[in-house]
Amino acid sequence: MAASKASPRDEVLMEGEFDLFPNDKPLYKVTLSRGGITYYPIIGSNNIKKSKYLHFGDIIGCRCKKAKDEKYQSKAYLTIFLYPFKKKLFSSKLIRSRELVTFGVNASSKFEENRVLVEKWRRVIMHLANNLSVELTAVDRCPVPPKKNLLVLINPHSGPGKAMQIFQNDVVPMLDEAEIKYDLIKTEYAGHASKLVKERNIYEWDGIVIVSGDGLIYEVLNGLMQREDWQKAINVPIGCLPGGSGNALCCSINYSAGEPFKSNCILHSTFILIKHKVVPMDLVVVQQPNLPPVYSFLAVTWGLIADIDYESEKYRAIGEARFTLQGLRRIFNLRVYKGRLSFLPITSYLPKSGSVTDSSKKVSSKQRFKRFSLHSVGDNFVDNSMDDKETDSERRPRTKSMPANLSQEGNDHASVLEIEDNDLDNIFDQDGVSLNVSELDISTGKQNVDLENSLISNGKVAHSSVSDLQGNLQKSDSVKDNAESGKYADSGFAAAKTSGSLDSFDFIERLTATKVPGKPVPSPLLVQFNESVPKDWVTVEDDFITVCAAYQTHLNSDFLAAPDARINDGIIHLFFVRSGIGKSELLKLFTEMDKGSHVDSTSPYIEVVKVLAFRLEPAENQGVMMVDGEKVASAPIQGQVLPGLARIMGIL
Ligand SMILES: Nc1ncnc2c1ncn2[C@@H]1O[C@H](COP(=O)(O)OP(=O)(O)OP(=O)(O)O)[C@@H](O)[C@H]1O
Repeated sequence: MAASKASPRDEVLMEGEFDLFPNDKPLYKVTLSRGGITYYPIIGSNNIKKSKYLHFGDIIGCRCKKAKDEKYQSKAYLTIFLYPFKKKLFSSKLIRSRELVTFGVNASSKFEENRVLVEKWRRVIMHLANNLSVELTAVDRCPVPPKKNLLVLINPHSGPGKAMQIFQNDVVPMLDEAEIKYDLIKTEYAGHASKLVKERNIYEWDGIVIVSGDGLIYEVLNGLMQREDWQKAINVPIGCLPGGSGNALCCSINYSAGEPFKSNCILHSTFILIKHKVVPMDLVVVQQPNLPPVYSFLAVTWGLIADIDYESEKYRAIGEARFTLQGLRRIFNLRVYKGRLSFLPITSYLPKSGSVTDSSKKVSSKQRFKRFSLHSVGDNFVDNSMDDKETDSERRPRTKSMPANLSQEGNDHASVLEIEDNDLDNIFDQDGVSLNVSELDISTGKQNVDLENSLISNGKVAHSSVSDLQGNLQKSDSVKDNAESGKYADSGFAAAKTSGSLDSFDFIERLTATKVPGKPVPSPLLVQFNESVPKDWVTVEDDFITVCAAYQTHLNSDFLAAPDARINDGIIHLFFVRSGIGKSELLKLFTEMDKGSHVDSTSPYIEVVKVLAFRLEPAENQGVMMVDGEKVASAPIQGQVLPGLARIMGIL
């Protein structure tokens, strides 16, 4: 075994001579390094040139198998499930697609010995595919990585009403391949998910996956923030799979991971979920007079953008086309809204047109940066310099800071055999996904016989008691240890604080200092509505077409609202359009929203500003106002960013 090479990534950890199912011959030389698996036929000339490579960044799981055919009873098989990028048919776009590679191992005449060898390969592959380190000296005793257990919440009525179908048909097979366990709950009414995460012991799970639109994500995040122990609860990672009509957070997460979101978004989002890292995500605390604060992850919108979102609700069944349809209608029937917009910019603000009450000049940009650095999240801040020059509006180009674990799409990845392995039986189910199943009334915690309302583990339903359920939810020791020793112990502020220059910003100090259980999140940048905004804010008083304060890149798959945004940049990307803009210019802007070109617009009516906090006061409370796609009162509204407070399952 194992001649070591220069780079630790290339160091050969394991090697063997296997055949490639379904053929017995030729034999292949197979080597495993930390980056991936290389194999080439042993016979023939130039055979190394025929070598193929399976990148661990593309591999989601593997299984040990046994042949059904008597003839091959001594042989053990290793099936690898991977999702490499490939060119889409008739297009230059790269999308992931499923492949299987199965090696046949016949090193011994005894099946048991071949099985032990295959099992060893499997454990090392699972480790490296999960981005865990493996030392050369530890290969022989590499354990099976701990299995993740997720809570999956599905809104069966979201978007075109196919969330359940999507999950069962497209997501479950991938989760099974990756040996990820889950408990599934279908929401029964609006507010159900919020109640659930407020009342249940959510720490049983490694994360909460939401199969729905942004509405259910909003419910879950706000439910977590309403818990007595919100500081801990908000650290539970949230994953999202697109079931709604807008799926803005899903698009933003995929975009930031460099994964497509228009072509087969479900597959790419599930891939992210399986390969995820836990990434801090900014929230914005949003206040309105006489109402409790809400926690927003996407955007506050007013005017045209909010109108389109709200008025197109009735067309949810047609998916995202609803936004285009309603958008065109509204542009030809334009409304103007008078209001006052105030904000705390991160750099000095110079208006393109109109007037401002510009007290911001009193605080230099240098001072402001000292108070709240753009690079506040340190390691989490993604470098803009691109390694991947491909310009595909669907995928943010890969950056230097993206993990080595992800494959470089577009490299000459092996065109591996595309075989279905119906001739093989899975073996070693004891290591596979547990098929424990139960029913439970999620509101009372009692056993329930109504399957519609049941909690289902890995898709199978059986009759069992609550204590069985608790047994089923038992995790591996390492996972339990994590939970008990503070896997969710502290909120995102601490993570943001230690990872960058936020230390210098007293706002963060005050936030962390006042995180007392049961106390609301402090919002030191905001003042009471009956007080004027602080002196270092800018105020614009005008007639507006729209105002949009976004903190994610996308507000739907065709609306790249804040192209510069990062999931945890600690910035609110404010964009507003003043009245006076021509319909043709507005139409151009609207049709190019998928490219995010509004941020480069030279139009004097279009403004883009990066801010930490804002206040919007609509005159006579006119116009629809939306928070994360949920309609709120048309009344004064203000918000400030809470950097990296929440956690998502993403890849940065
Ligand atoms: N079983 C249910 N019946 C009725 N409403 C529900 C149910 N479950 C959740 N809801 C509510 O439905 C609303 C819309 O859900 P969601 O946003 O997930 O889907 P959508 O509106 O179709 O998607 P998008 O936000 O992407 O347009 C949410 O506010 C949620 O509270």
